[in-house]
Amino acid sequence: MDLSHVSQSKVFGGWHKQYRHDSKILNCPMRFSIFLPLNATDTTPVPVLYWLSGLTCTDENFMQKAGAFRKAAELGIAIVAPDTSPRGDSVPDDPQGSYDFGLGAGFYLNATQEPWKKHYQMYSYITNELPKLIEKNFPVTSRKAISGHSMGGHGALTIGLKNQDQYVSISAFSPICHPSIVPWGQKAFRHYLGEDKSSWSEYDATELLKAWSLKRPILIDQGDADNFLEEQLKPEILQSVALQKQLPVTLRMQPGYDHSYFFIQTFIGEHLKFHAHHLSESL
Ligand SMILES: N[C@@H](CCC(=O)N[C@@H](CS)C(=O)NCC(=O)O)C(=O)O
Repeated sequence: MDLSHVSQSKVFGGWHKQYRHDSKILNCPMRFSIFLPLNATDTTPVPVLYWLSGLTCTDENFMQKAGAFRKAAELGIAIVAPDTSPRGDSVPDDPQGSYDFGLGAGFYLNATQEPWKKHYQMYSYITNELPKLIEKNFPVTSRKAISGHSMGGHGALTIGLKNQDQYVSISAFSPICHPSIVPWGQKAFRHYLGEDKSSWSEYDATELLKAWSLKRPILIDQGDADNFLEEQLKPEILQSVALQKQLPVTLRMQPGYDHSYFFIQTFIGEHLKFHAHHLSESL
């Protein structure tokens, strides 16, 4: 058996479940959460939204705080929430123990530098190992969408942009839009990818948008009272590239909202509807 069951609770007619598995890509045991709506059965499999959380989070933050299940149950879509980094005693962490690098801060990339590269391979985990595991073990189709928050918004944008055949729609809350030029991104990229900045663009949504075409729609919500907006997030730079290239990117500045799950809770229903629409179109 690939999976060991951790917990389950019935919610809005469906199920919230947690599992552990040994990740070959990350070289450590990992936990993830999945929401399965009532209508997900072997004869009627459902599409999946992958949710990537932000700094300091595990698979639990979104599932417990976003209030997403009523709408996901109504729309008939599954949600998978992975952890935000490899875990365990053998996994190296920031020697300073800071929250923005190391454990809980995998940045959804494949590290190329020592001592990080043995475990910090979150890009391959999210795009390859995890969906294979989910599709093998649960009543879901291979149709996928991707969303996330902050560091996870950066993950959703970069992973979605680079895998447009795999994800039919992309959305983000308060994403780190241009990590190469902000403190969170620079710290992570310097350690995980090294000093050569040419390797950073591959994991920078703004640089990817400059270089690539976009056939999938992107929806971004950003609160204008977010403490991290000016220093770390830079959505206006990503938006100006999108406007210049006339790409299907919608950025909505939401007055008064901060960086928290209260903001996510307010607009998650609209993101789920957006993804459900595109997931059903690809049928
Ligand atoms: N701990 C950091 C901020 C970390 C933070 O805001 N994390 C966001 C993602 S970037 C989050 O989702 N936190 C967990 C939560 O709200 O449940 C600080 O206090 O400056």
